[in-house]
Parts: sequence; C-alpha cells; structure tokens
Amino acid sequence: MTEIYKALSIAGTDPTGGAGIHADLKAFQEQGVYGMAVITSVVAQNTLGVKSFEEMSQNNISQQIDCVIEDIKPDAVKTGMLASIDIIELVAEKLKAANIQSYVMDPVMVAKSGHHLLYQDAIDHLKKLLIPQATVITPNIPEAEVIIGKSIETLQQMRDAAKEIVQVYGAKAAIVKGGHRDGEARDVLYFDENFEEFVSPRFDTKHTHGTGCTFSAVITAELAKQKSIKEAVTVGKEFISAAIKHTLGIGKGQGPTNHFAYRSMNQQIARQPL
Ligand SMILES: Nc1ncnc2c1ncn2[C@@H]1O[C@H](COP(=O)(O)OP(=O)(O)OP(=O)(O)O)[C@@H](O)[C@H]1O
Ligand SMILES: Cc1ncc(COP(=O)(O)O)c(N)n1
Repeated sequence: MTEIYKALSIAGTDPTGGAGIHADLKAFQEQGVYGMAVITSVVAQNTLGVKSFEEMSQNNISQQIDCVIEDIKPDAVKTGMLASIDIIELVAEKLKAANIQSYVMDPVMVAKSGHHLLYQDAIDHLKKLLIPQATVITPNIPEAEVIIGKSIETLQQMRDAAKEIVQVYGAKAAIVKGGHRDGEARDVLYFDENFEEFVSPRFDTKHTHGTGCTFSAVITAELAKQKSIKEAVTVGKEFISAAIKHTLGIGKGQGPTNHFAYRSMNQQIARQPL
C-alpha cells in the first residue's frame, strides 16, 4: 500500500488564496502530501494588502492542535503567522509535547504590503521558544536581521546570519532567503557545519504574494516525505522559481504565485497556462 505522508500548517489565512494557510495547503497537495491546517488568525487581506486580522482564542487554537495530533499525527509541521506571545507560547508547548519529527519555521513578521503580522513584543518569544525546536527556519533578509539584530547587505552577511541562527539561536538548519536583494535570487542554507546555496534568476514580476509561505510549505511537504533537508530545499527552490516565473497574472496588486507550474512542468501537462 502507498504510504500517506501528512503535513500540518499552523498559520493565518488569506481569503484570496495566495499566502498563509491557503497557499500552504495547495503546496502540500501539489507535492502529494495530505494537508492539514490549524488557523491562528483570520486575516482580511488580498493582493492589495492587509485590512485587519483577528486572532483565534487560545482555547480554540489549543483544541484545533489537539484535534489534529490526537487523530492524524503529521510527519512534518510548519508554522507561519503566529501573531502574539500567547499563540507562540501555546504552539511551542504543543510542538514539544507532540514530538514532531520535522518542524519548519517560517518566521512571518511583516506582509509584503508592510502590515505587521506579528506583534513587536513577541519577537523574543519566537527566538527563545520556537527557533530551538526548528528543523529548518526560513527567514527572509528583514526577518533574519531582526533575529540576529544586525543588518544584512552582502552575501557573506547572509552566510554569517544563517550560521548564527543555527549556532547561537539553536535551529538545526537555517535558510536565509535572498528574495529581498537585487540581482539573482540566491538563498543560503547552513546545516551540519556546511553552507549550500540555491540560486535562480530573478524574475521581473510584481506577483510574489506568498512566496515565503509557499517555499516553506514545499520544504515541509518534502520533509514529511522523509527527504533530507538539502533535497527538501532543492525541491522548494525549484517549485517557487517555477511558481514565480510562470505567473498567473491575477489580482489587482501583488498577485499570487502559480502553484500548478512545478507539477505541470514535471509532467509535461498543460494543466494551466505556463
Ligand atoms: N522575483 C523573484 N524571482 C525569483 N525568485 C524570487 C523572487 N522573489 C523571491 N524569490 C525567491 O522566493 C523565495 C521566497 O523568498 P522571499 O524573500 O520572497 O520570501 P518572503 O519575503 O518571506 O516571502 P513572503 O513574505 O511573500 O511570504 C526565495 O527562494 C527567493 O529567492
Ligand atoms: C496569513 C499570512 N501569512 C503570511 C503572509 C506573508 O506573505 P506576503 O509577505 O507575501 O504578504 C501573509 N500575507 N499572510
């Protein structure tokens, strides 16, 4: 019988489907993994920006997580938008108790539109309670800067940041994403005392809503399938590059990426326009 691999996302929502839980579930599905989702916060947002958000109650989030863990234990978990200290404390406690094999932490802080998705006072809790539990953490450059408290401009500073997040803050592996720099899109992974770099051309498009969510969700799906960290990041990078390159061109602002592109390319099937 074919093994069913399961992945869980604990994150916020995006009713237009480009970021957060919605993007994560689509990425899990595309990668052949059974997707599950615990909602931390309901966000009123679209490709033009975030209007507002409301966190779910502690009790409700706690019960959502219990419902998943008691019934269908995930092979890998990712976290995205966690919003507040209370939610971080709760999720950290639940993850520890569940003894999850692979945990991918996307340290979501600010949406591309500039809206804060994490209260400023919660950053220390993210660092102390969740980074040490992470199998892989996937900060973009501004998030890595907040974590280490230093500015990152050069490739060497990206490497130093990835190493520091592992050695000082306790993640098993860290990938600092280069999406916010100019030139080629180069991401730096530090793991097992080694650096690996993942590069794609920079595609000239405004449609990059939810790139970080999608990238970390694919890594989570691949880890759920028992792939190594390097293999998982390789697939994550191929997936997100294809999803950005073959843009859907929908939305009035920064549109979503094309979750169909990677599988369509691999299967040579024109399921959606490439
Ligand atoms: N224009 C682009 N062309 C090619 N690759 C890109 C582009 N923008 C981002 N990427 C890649 O997409 C992935 C996600 O990186 P990015 O820095 O955009 O994450 P993020 O800021 O956390 O995303 P988000 O906050 O939208 O979820 C990385 O692999 C990055 O290199
Ligand atoms: C629920 C949720 N999680 C994460 C993001 C970040 O994505 P982006 O930076 O592309 O807005 C988002 N907008 N919404």
